[in-house]
Amino acid sequence: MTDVNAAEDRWIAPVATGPLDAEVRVPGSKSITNRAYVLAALAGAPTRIRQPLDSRDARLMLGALSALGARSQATTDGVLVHPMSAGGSGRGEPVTVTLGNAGTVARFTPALASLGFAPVLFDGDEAIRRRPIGPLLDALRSLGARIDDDGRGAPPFTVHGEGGLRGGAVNLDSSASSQFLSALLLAAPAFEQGVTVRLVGGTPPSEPHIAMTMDMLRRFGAVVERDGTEFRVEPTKLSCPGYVVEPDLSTAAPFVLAPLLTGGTVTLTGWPERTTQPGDWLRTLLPALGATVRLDAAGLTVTGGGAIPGVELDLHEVGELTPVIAALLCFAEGPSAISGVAHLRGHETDRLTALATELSALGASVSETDDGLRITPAPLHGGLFHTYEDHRLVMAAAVLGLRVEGVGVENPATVGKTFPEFTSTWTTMLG
Ligand SMILES: O=C(O)C1=C[C@@H](OP(=O)(O)O)[C@@H](O)[C@H](O)C1
Ligand SMILES: C=C(OP(=O)(O)O)C(=O)O
Repeated sequence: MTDVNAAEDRWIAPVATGPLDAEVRVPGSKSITNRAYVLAALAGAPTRIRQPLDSRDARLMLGALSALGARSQATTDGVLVHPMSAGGSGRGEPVTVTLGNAGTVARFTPALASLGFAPVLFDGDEAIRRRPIGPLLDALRSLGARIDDDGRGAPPFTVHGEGGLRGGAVNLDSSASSQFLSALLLAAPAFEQGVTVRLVGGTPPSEPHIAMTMDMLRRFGAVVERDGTEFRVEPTKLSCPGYVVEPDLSTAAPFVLAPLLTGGTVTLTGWPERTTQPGDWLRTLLPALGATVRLDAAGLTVTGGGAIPGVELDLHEVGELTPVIAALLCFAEGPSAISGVAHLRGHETDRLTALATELSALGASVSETDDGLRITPAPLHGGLFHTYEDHRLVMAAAVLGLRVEGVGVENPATVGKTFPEFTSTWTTMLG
């Protein structure tokens, strides 16, 4: 049997010893922070981003933008982003953009490279070399970009900046990731003709992230319209002197799910009254799972402790919540099914295979379907939970550990993609 204490890069997820009574604050939204940085890089004047996320993905985005000519500097409450200098990424010197395993950096920055004059190589972790980007690169080519890749439809690839992009009308299959569509829309104000995107193929996942893109473009002064599956962004000089980033509601998910397993109450402070973040859907899910939920000036207060029913959930629009919800449903009264998330096979890791493997290894009966998971609860036991360099698998393991002694989490530091202080905040919540 594996000794879960054996290695230093292990964290034993703490078991809850009684009902919770905690107030928790989580850091800024990854999705909002990285969109704000991109839009600020395209603006006509410096933009002050307040309360942004500081994590691996956010630093990778600032590094990418700096390589492309947009400098940034720390301020007392965030980051001041200077626009890409005229001419963008230098004047011909080759540049490398380091992607790590950040989908937002890989998908949102290539269009910006086409605005400069340098050849820009995009590459990152082994895992990002397996994540899809082909339809976005094809769309950028048809809008005028020159891009070399090896034909696999994944990094590495090189964008040859030619000082701008024509833009115009393009068909896009964004069914593998909503980020392809967001990428075109975010950069389009800087295209000579703006962009008209017509979606083809299956429905993109993560609809709230598309709404977030449109909302933030408007906050930066862009003209954006949507008619069903057609999107139009006009060429415009962006401007937004200051932008305040909301707390990350997907990062908040394991914390607000916790009282369902422990009883007691958790208040997530700073939960916005209105938001485009997918995590806000938890306010609908939690009552269906037996919790009481209150949103007021103090934040989102969740009280739990009753039985959790087995449920059927289509998570197509909120796929990034799947790992923690799957972990929670291992404690339901009956079987559950999650559907609509085939695209999770192209996330940080193949999340469907990873969750089925790791949850089953600790005693649950979890099997993969084409587009989701079937979860049949069974008595769980401790053991090593592999995390596949996926931050949300660390969070899923923490949820399991609330009720299971000896869940050893491999490589907990990988949670630093979105929340470097996750394990200490989790332990503090447990008191
Ligand atoms: O636009 C964004 O900020 C994101 C969109 C979603 O990607 P997919 O549509 O690829 O799932 C989400 O899962 C990811 O965490 C962040
Ligand atoms: C899919 C995710 O990340 P990325 O931004 O790398 O796509 C995620 O955070 O769940």
